[in-house]
Amino acid sequence: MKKEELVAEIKRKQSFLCVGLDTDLNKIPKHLLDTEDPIFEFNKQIIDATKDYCVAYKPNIAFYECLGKKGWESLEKTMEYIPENIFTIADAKRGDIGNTSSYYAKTFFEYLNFDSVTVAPYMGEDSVTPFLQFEDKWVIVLALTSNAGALDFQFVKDAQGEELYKKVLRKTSEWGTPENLMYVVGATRAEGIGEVRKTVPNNFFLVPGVGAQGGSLEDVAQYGFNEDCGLLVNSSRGIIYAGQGEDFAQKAAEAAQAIQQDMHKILQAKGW
Ligand SMILES: O=C(O)c1cc(=O)[nH]c(=O)n1[C@@H]1O[C@H](COP(=O)(O)O)[C@@H](O)[C@H]1O
Repeated sequence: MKKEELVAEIKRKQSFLCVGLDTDLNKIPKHLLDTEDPIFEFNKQIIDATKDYCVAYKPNIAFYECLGKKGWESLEKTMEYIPENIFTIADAKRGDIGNTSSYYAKTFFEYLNFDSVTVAPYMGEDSVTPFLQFEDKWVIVLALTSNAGALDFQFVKDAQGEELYKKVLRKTSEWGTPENLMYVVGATRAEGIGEVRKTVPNNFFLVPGVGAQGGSLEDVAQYGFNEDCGLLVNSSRGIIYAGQGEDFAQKAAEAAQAIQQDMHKILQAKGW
């Protein structure tokens, strides 16, 4: 998907919500466990219920890979089921030496037809650039993450006083453009979002950490909004496990709609 198409969908749906498909056999409603493919059945009903309120879906690949062949089949079926106008993110956090990265890229972009994949930049340029060689496909580089461990490396300063995450932003933005490179910036670090925005004014951010991890949508918008909106805000557990009974999909729809309405207010205030 091209950036203009994503921006047009954000305007049309008045939403910059990404629904995270972190689908866990231990958490889905028990009545689905008797179906042939419980993971796909759950995703299908969640997609039907939420597709009008979101502009992106993010299957977290770990939740599928841990089930082996069956999990991979559920992922393939999920990808076929997601409507074409919705941006897809393979949350796989890959990155390896060049030839290996290019096969990871083929897996997610060609075989599974994702629009984007999350990539850890620790191994440097040759581990990231193979993902940037695909037309209308995106790399989402981990920059400032939402977890406690972010403090271990990302804020470490070099001799000039620059934090590592800023170096990652500066360096990686030389490899791609705002048309094919996004950044992961956690909602739990609101002021950090402002710092990242100053360093990369034009790139989209994938912002996890609202909902179950406690980040605030208003803060994210205050610090991260740019002229393209520039934000895809993810919520996984807060939406997909909003209900536990037979009406789980309806509850997910209500949770997604509540966030979409807050996003609509933010977009309206910005004149969108
Ligand atoms: O890359 C990610 O998506 C990601 C980065 C990050 O810094 N923090 C983070 O929580 N995530 C992912 O975002 C999702 C958050 O899920 P919830 O906390 O349930 O909304 C999970 O799939 C995480 O793996």
